[in-house]
Formats: sequence, C-alpha cells, structure tokens
Amino acid sequence: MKKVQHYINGQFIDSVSNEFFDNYNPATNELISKVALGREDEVNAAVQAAKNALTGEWGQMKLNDRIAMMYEIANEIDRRFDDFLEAEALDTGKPYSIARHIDIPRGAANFKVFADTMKAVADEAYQANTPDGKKMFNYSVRKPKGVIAVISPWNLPLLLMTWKVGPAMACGNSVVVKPSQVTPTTTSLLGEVMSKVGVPAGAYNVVQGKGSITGNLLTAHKDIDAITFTGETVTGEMIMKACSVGVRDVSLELGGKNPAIVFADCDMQKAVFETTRSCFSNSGQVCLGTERVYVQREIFDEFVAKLKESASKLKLGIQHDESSDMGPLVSATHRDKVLEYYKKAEAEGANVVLGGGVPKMSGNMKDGYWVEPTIWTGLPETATVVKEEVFGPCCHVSVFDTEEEVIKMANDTKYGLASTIFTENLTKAHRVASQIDSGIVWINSWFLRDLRTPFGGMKGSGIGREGGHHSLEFYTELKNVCIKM
Ligand SMILES: NC(=O)C1=CN([C@@H]2O[C@H](COP(=O)(O)OP(=O)(O)OC[C@H]3O[C@@H](n4cnc5c(N)ncnc54)[C@H](O)[C@@H]3O)[C@@H](O)[C@H]2O)C=CC1
Ligand SMILES: O=C(O)/C=C/C=C(\O)C(=O)O
Repeated sequence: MKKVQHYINGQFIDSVSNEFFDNYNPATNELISKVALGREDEVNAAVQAAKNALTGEWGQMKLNDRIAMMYEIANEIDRRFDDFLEAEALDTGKPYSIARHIDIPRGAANFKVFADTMKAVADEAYQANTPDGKKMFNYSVRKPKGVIAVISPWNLPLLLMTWKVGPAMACGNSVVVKPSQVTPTTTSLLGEVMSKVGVPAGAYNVVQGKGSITGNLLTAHKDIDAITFTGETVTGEMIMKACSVGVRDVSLELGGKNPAIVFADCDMQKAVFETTRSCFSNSGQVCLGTERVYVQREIFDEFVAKLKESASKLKLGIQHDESSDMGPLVSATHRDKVLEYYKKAEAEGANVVLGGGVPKMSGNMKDGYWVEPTIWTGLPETATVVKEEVFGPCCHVSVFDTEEEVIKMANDTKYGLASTIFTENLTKAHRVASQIDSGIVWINSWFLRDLRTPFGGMKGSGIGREGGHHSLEFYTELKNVCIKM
C-alpha cells in the first residue's frame, strides 16, 4: 500500500509513533494510501526545522536567487504535471478535465506570480523638514515574518496550498504546511519538487494529519509567527483564537453563500452557462461558487428551465474519463452532510427542479460519494439551504422584482466572499456591484482570476486580502527607518 509521509527538514519520514490513517478514492471508496499521522514530535520537528532555515542557507539566500528558485519550483511542477494530476484527481475524485485546467496550472502559477511580485515591489521613502529646520529621510524595508503555518483545505488542495506557500516563500519565510487529511498527496509531492530544485532543508515542511490533532498542535506552537488558513468559518474562528496567544497575525479565507443576480436584460445564454459553472464546478465544492440565484420575474421561468437543461447535461463520471464533467464529493462525511441539506430543503418545502438525491452509478463507482446536481425553487429566504453554506452541487433560485430588493436579498447573509451579476446594462452592473458586500464581484463571468488582484472576503468570509502585492502585507513585516540629515 502506498504511504504518504511527512516532509520535514528536507526528508520524507514516518511518524515517531508509526501511526497512519486511511485515504480513500472518493469516486470508488477504495483505499488508496496510508497517511502518516503527525503529533507533537513531528510538529515540533517541522517548526524547529523551519526556524533554523531562517538563519541558515534559506534565510541568507539573495533575493534574486530566491526568485529564480520560485520559477524553478513552478517549472518542476510543470515537468511533473501528470504526477500532480493523477494524485490530485485520486485524492479529491475530481475529473482530470478540471484538475488539468485549474488545479495543477494554478499550482505552478502561484509560484511565478509571487516571484514576479517580488521582482517589481518598490520600497517607500519620504523626505520632510524637521522642527529645528533640518531634514529627515524615512525609508521602509520589508522583512519576512518568520515561520508561517499554512492550513489548507481539500477542495482545491494544490491550488489553495500554493496560493499561500508561493507568496510566503517568495517573501523569504519558511513554512510548515498541514494539508487536509482527505487530500494529503500533492502537498507531499511538492516536497519532492522542493528537493529536486534544491530548496534548502527546512524552508518547506509538511506535517500530515488531522485538524483536531495535528492542526491544533501546529496553530498552538509558540514558534509559529503567523497562520494562514482556508476553510470553514467555524475552523477559522478556532484558529483566530489560537492566534491571539502571542498576538500572532492571521489571514483567513473562509466560507461563502454567494449570490448570483440575473437581471431580465442579461444575455440569457451567458447567464445560464456561467451560473451552471458557478453552481456545479468541482461538484459545488468551491468557496466562490454560487448557492443563491436571484432571477428577475420577467425571465424567471425561462431561466430556471434553461439552468435545469444545462445542469442535466453534466456527466458524472470517474476521474480519468475525459468526458466526465463532475466527480463525487470529497468524503463520505461531506456527502452525508450535503445529503442532510438536501433532505432539509425538501422538509422545508422546496420545489425540487432537478436532482435532490444520490445518482445511480455503475461498476466500481457504486460505492463512491456521489450526489446529484440539484436545483430548488420556492423556499423563503429564511430556509436553511438559503442561509447556510452547503458546499455541494446545488443552488436555490429565488425571484425578485426590483434592483433595490435584490441588493437587500443578496446582502442578507453573514458571509461576503463572492457574487456574480448578469446584465447587459453596464451602468446598472457597476451600480449594483458597488452595493454588494463581497470581496469579489464578477460581472457576466465567474472564476476569472488575475492573481495580482486583492482576494478575500468580507464579514464571516474572512480577514485580510492576498494576491499580488497585497500578499506582502501579510507575509512581511514592514519596518520604517528614519534618519535625521
Ligand atoms: N474553502 C472553503 O470554504 C472550504 C469550506 N469547507 C467547509 O467546511 C466543512 C468541513 O470540512 P473540513 O474539511 O472539516 O474543513 P475545515 O475548514 O475544518 O478544514 C480545513 C483545514 O483545517 C484543518 N483543521 C480543522 N480543524 C482544525 C483546528 N482545530 N485547528 C487547525 N486546523 C484545523 C483541517 O484539517 C484542514 O486541513 C465542509 O463540509 C465544507 O462545508 C471545507 C473546505 C474548504
Ligand atoms: O484563488 C482562487 O482562485 C480560488 C480560491 C478558491 C477558494 O478559496 C476555495 O474554494 O476555497
């Protein structure tokens, strides 16, 4: 049986206790690997290695050499593309067609974009007069923050982990990563990449394990200088508490309950196409995905019928079948959680337009964690699936009449991550975008990403912005030096 190990101080190792846990293929429920379970020994070793790296070869590396190394990491991910593709698809259950276009290319891009950022970033400088008629000169310098703990989720494992590791390392920090226990493999593979391109030992460390054990130990470790996390809001709250000890910085990208607003003057085909993507891509397991769709009354019936038609065409299938559009959910636990929401929607009176249950799968897929793409209508705005993040392939479609009304509905949530607006009237699009409380507003599109832009959520969707030079605010300390001339 394949083993997934820790990567600590440049070495792949098992746990001191020799404990492992099981990792399953979500499409078939077959055991695919045994994963080392990290406890105090491994967390301490990884944090110590990361700390030592800051004063060793990694910490002393010249900026230009570090930037070159970031490109080398990206190039090596590209060279090992097929290994990453296979590992990511097997751990998550997602079709190759998705991982090939989104997860793996972004894994490489996340190193390149922050190498570019570091090349271009300028320091601030100010001259001013002093009260005694002389002059002062101020300049600011950035220093790496230290040892960064990266706690990453399972929905886009390589993409979201490197979105943190890329800028952290480009800024000169060392990292200790704890990937999700259900998607451990690509984080470990990245250790092979680091080794191959000669990243000094201790700069990149991985401790495999569960959130309640390994994650807790890591976030509580006194030598962790800052924590960056993507995942559920409740976990984010726990991590924020852990950060309060020692007053450590935290960056949180959390859940969403993202609205799509479809005006009667939209391009119907575009709106249906993008809403199908935003609701069902990655089986709805994207924090930026749409779960609430608001459609103007004049086109409500037509839109719902077209969305149903489009979603019915999605082909559920095994990872390596190039015609598969949608995979299973990531775990049996998550499948059960989503199916509970499906039941609750019906119990609260939803009209099930499409799906609502478990699809019939054949062959070895019969035991996988499959759920149907699901569309509901007819629920009040207070219904559970309209309020809570389901994180599955589903949406509720509500009707609205006026712009004012839909803005209120869209903002009536504890979250504020992403939203989409469909209208051919750009004045209206800008007007509405300015009133929606979310970190990203897409107009006539979804999941279009320029990695230099600020990325993050409002309200319960997170704290801080990452992306391009915004990431430097989190991954570096800014120091001002003042000289009297
Ligand atoms: N990007 C997002 O918005 C995501 C949302 N979710 C939502 O969260 C729900 C729960 O899924 P989980 O995998 O449990 O998500 P989670 O948010 O708890 O897990 C994300 C990461 O945090 C770690 N973690 C969990 N508890 C921790 C703790 N106390 N201290 C430190 N690290 C900890 C996990 O091991 C994993 O690496 C899902 O059903 C889904 O609704 C899950 C993953 C991503
Ligand atoms: O960085 C991106 O482009 C995507 C981010 C997606 C998430 O944070 C998520 O789904 O959790």
